[in-house]
Formats: sequence, C-alpha cells, structure tokens
Amino acid sequence: MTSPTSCALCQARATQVCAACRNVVYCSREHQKEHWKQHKSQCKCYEMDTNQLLGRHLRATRDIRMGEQIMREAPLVLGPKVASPPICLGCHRNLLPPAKRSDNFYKCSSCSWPLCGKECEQSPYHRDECRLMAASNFQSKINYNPVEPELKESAYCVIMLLRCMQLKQSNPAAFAKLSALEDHLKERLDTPLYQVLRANLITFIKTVLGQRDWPEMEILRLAAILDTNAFEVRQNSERRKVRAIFPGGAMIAHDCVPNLRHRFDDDMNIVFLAKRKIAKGEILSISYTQPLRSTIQRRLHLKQVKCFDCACARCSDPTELEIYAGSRMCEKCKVGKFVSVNPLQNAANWKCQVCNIVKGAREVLTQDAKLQQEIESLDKSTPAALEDFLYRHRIELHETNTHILQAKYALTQLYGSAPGFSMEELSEKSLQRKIDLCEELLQLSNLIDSGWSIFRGNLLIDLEEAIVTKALRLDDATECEAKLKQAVELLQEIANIMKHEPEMQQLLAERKVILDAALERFTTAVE
Ligand SMILES: C[S@@+](CC[C@H](N)C(=O)[O-])C[C@H]1O[C@@H](n2cnc3c(N)ncnc32)[C@H](O)[C@@H]1O
Repeated sequence: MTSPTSCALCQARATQVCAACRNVVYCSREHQKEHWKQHKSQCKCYEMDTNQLLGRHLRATRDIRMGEQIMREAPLVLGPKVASPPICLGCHRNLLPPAKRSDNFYKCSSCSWPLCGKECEQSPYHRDECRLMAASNFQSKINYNPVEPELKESAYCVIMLLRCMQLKQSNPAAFAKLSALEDHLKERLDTPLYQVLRANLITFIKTVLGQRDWPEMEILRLAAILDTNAFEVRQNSERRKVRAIFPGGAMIAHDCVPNLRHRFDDDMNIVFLAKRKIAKGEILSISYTQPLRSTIQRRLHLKQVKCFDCACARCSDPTELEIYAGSRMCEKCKVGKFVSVNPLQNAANWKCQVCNIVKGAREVLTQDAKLQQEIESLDKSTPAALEDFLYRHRIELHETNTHILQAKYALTQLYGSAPGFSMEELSEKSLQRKIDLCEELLQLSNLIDSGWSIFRGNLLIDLEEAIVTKALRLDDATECEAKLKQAVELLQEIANIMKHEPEMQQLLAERKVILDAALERFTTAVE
C-alpha cells in the first residue's frame, strides 16, 4: 500500500503527517485540526487481526516508540471482584472502619449494601442493582467486622454479574460489545468453580432476585466472559481494587515477555504504553501472568484462568531464555540443571543437561508445588525467614530458580522498609545485600520483563535509594561522587519509565530533593 500524499481535508499536496497514526497527511496544521473530529475514531497505531492460535488480537500498523501511549479506554462495565473486602458500591473505594468499633458501615437505605454515605446511594453504578435488590426484598448482610476488617466477602460475586445483565436493558450497544467477547464457557463448565456458580449464584439470581427469564447458560456465559477478559483495576491512592471490562484492551494477546504495559488513570480508564520499541506488524501483547514464575507455573495459571496453552518464545524454550526458572540442580551430578525435554507438553520428562538422567513430570510438579507452598507460607514481615529459605535451598535450587527469585524480590522490598530494617537502620552488610539483589534482578529484568517495565522501575527506585544511602556513609570522596553520579543516572531512567504514572510523581520529586541535597553536601564537603 502506498502512503497518501494529498491532504485528507482539501486534497492539496500534503506537507505533514498525523504523528499518532501516520496514516493520514495534511497540507497545514489548520486542516489537521479541522479534520480531527472525523479522524479521531480512526487514529490508531494498531489494527485488529485474527489467527488460529491467538484468536482476535491487535497488531502495530506502524513503528511505535518506547514509552508511547497507544490506547486509552473507559470501562464498559466495572464492579467488585468475586470476593472483596467491604467496598462502597457507589464509588468503589474500600470502606473505612466506622468511628467506633461497635458501629457499623453506612448502609444503603434501600438494599442495605454498605456504602460510603448517602451521596453514594444515587451513584449511577449502584442505582439499577439497588432497585432490583429492593424490589426482591433482598437486604445485604455485610457488616463491619472489627476482628477481621479486611476479610473478603464472597457475597460481592453477584454484583458484577448483575451489572453485566442489566446492560442488556440499560445500554444494548454496550451489552452487544460485551457479548462479542471470548468466553471459553465450554472449558469452564465442568470446573469446580462453575459447578459452585451453577448451584449457588445462578440459583440466587434466578430465584431470590427474580431473574427467571434469564437462561442459566446466558448468565454463565457472562461470568465466563468476565473471567476471560476482565482487568483488575487498582488505584492504591484511592483505596480501589475492582475489576472492569475494556473491550479494546481485551483484544490484546498475552505474551510472557510482553511489549506493552498498562495502568489506570484517575477516571479508571485503562492506558496502554509501549514498554519497548515495537516494529510495524508486531503483535501487541501484555502479560496475563507473573514474570518471576517458571514456565510450568505460568502455563498452568494461564490454562486455569484464561483457558489456553501458552506457546510464546519464553514458554517454548527449555532454558526459559537462559533463566531456567523451573529448573533444579541435578541431585546426581550436582552440576547440571534439569530442563523439560518439551516445555509445551506438561507431561514431558525432564532431563539433566549434563548427566542426562531423567525425571518424570509428576515428580517435578510435586517438588515445585511443595516449594511454592513453602515460600508462600513464610513470614514476610522481616528478611530472616526469606534469607533462611535461600540458605536452606542453596544446593538444590540455582540462583535464578523461580522460588529463589521470588524470595530475592521480596527481600529487595523488605530491606529498607521492614520494622528494624529501615534505610537508616540497615547495617552495611544489609545495605550492600539490598544493592546486590536489586542489581541482580535488574539484569534479569532485561530478559523476562524487558524495556520500561514497572518491575524494572520499582527495582530502580529501590536501588537508587540504597545507592544514595550508601554514598552518604562513605568517607572516600571519589567513591561517594561515583555513587551519587550513578544515582543521578538511575533517577533519570526511573523518570523515563514512570513518566506516565501519576502516583509515582511525588515519590520521584522527593527522591530528587534528597539526591540534590546529597550532591550539595558532597560539593560543600570537598570544597
Ligand atoms: C482477553 S482475550 C483476548 C481476545 C481473544 N483472542 C478474542 O478473540 O476475543 C483472552 C483469550 O485470547 C486468547 N489468547 C490470548 N493470548 C494468547 C496466547 N498467547 N496464546 C493463545 N491464546 C491466546 C485465549 O483464548 C485467551 O483466553
């Protein structure tokens, strides 16, 4: 296809191109502005494509720069997660404890679901479900629980489903968009979760809430659409953790080493950014799972939650891009690592790369599950238990095994923040430990979450703080200067990675003040 050469508005010879999509050209800035209303809906740097493996997905229609924002979309439907600590159904903020332990939350005057206050009773999110509950004489029984205020209430599981169902009447166009999404209902129907849904939730909706006209399979299909496509929307500063459907964002495929990342703005719109340069024609991807997990763990999670077998480059490589996250050291030769003979076949044997002895998949899975359970049960309030875990497993697990990586990542967070381990309190040894762990994981981030990832950004923030702390403790002026210079470079990279994260801006400004003060102190000291 040849590029257009005449102005999209007046057909005169064009001199400038729309920088966002690079698909249309203009003779002047005025004509570009005038044409914007018409062009807006087509101004995209991606298009929808379909193939057998991924189904529908998005593909770049031009080269995309690192850090470029490529899509912003409002939620089509939004509501509580399947199980949630008490939240307000009007504004979706986690509810604050009442003033007195003996008091309860504010309750909606019609349906008794807890809310922030009277003003949230009229929220457009809550109105329709409230009417339905009140008409069926259903009253929520969620109360403030002073013993376990954060306890997740499973009663919330009905809300999002009801909101989807109510779209059919209130907004048929939105309901049509929702219904066009993938569901994997066939695969989900026999799972224990869907059996429980059928037995409890569907019965509740049909009999208690009087939705008898809705066929069971139609309600289950909506539940399956939510499970396949919903994003978790997190706004920590607003105390919000809910789920939402974004039909455009739902078209983005998964890759274990994705090229996009996403965040949410103040209005709970989803925003996708390019983590790295993306070439024209490349498939756009996000990760539906966690990068520190091993191939078996990631594939199992994707299969259970999203019903597909991932066959991305990382999953297909027995060495997992040289990370060997799922491998253990060979018990026999002690120098080789076990790798799967076919990582895309869960039942395939594992073989030592050096002495070639073989282990069955079942044994590998059992060992892996045991270790995962062990690490999840550790006390993560201080570094001791995690350090002990690393020490105890230092022979059978190598440096980049998933369990070791998870423990190391948790340690980077604890050194500098856990009680008794604040930055000022850290011993020289612990401070250096934090620096070493951050540097090690940063190297790894180039392989498993490359480019401007949040994983990399968070590690850089931790490293920068530790480096400045270290610099200020040094007596040697040359060493101190070198460390402060390193911190300046780190802060620059952090600013680039986090420039689209409003919640990070205050922290960055504070880090800059601290670093500038450290540089000034250093300059004054050497003068
Ligand atoms: C959020 S939807 C993405 C849009 C979907 N492809 C469609 O046609 O509606 C998630 C589903 O897309 C498919 N999918 C996404 N990434 C995939 C991948 N890397 N390999 C195989 N299937 C994938 C799976 O069926 C998955 O359950």
